[in-house]
Amino acid sequence: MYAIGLRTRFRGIDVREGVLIEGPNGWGEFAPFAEYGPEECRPWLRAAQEAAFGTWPAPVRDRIPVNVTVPACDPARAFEIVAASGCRTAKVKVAERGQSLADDLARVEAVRDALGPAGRIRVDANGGWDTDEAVAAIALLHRFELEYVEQPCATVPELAAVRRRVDVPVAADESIRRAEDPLLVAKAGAADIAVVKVAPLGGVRAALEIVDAIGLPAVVSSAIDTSVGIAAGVALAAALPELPYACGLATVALLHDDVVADPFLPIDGHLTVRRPTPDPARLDAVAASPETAARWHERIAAVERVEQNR
Ligand SMILES: O=C(O)CCC(=O)C1=CC=C[C@@H](O)[C@@H]1C(=O)O
Ligand SMILES: [Mg+2]
Repeated sequence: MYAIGLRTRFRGIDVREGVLIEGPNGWGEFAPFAEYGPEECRPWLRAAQEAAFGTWPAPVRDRIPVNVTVPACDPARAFEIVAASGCRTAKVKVAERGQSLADDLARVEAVRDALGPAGRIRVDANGGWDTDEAVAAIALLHRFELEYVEQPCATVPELAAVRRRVDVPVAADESIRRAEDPLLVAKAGAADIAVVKVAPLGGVRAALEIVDAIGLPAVVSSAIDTSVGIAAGVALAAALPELPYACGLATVALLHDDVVADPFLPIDGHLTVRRPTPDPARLDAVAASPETAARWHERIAAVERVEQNR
């Protein structure tokens, strides 16, 4: 079990916790977000078990282009994060609860300043706008040239409505990873791009099948994992037949520490396809408290009970 502080609050969290599982084939990471119940945690456990006891598909590339991830932070911090990353693509969190469109415009402007005119910018609203707010926000944010907008609204019908009204491509994230039917977004013509994360989709092989069934260009994105979980995202990105966009796998930069001695940090905007193993000294340094470990043992037991009762 680990507990690692974030350098900047992201997704409402300041500390990332999770469980590492060691098996004969390597290490897996089980780190569903705190509010997920046992049913929603099932694919996360399957993904960790696949990493530890299963096999991943063969890679078809050995380097993965990645975007830098910019939290809902102030413009100066956003500029620093992008400039320090060496990435040519940035994903910027927008529509953060309690913030304004002016905050988003200032943050995206700072990211454009840091990237220069040739850089690519995508924004992620995590479903925070209604359709009219999304259309208005996208029109103003597009002043800075958006590559795409991720999950502008919460529902598939809203995504489809926004997609008809803007000329910026729409990417679906939560409408795939938290959906009863991850294919609905494609059937409804609600997105141009599929954002996929290994853990919520149940593993590398399961995610590959979902991408194939959706039939849209895919962007592999992290779940703010340690380098153990990122290795699974890298394996998925390496195995996809096509990889037309930079992937959201540079999020180790958001963490104060990692469980491996050689973390996945981008070099020249890319990650090398590899599989680092946890380092004993790092595991000690980020070990969770006994209370936290007990809570995670109970979370895993609850998922196993749900599995047994199915
Ligand atoms: O895609 C990226 O650049 C990094 C990962 C990322 O943005 C997210 C990870 C996990 C949950 C969310 O907060 C967020 C997302 O919505 O994609
Ligand atoms: Mg997203």
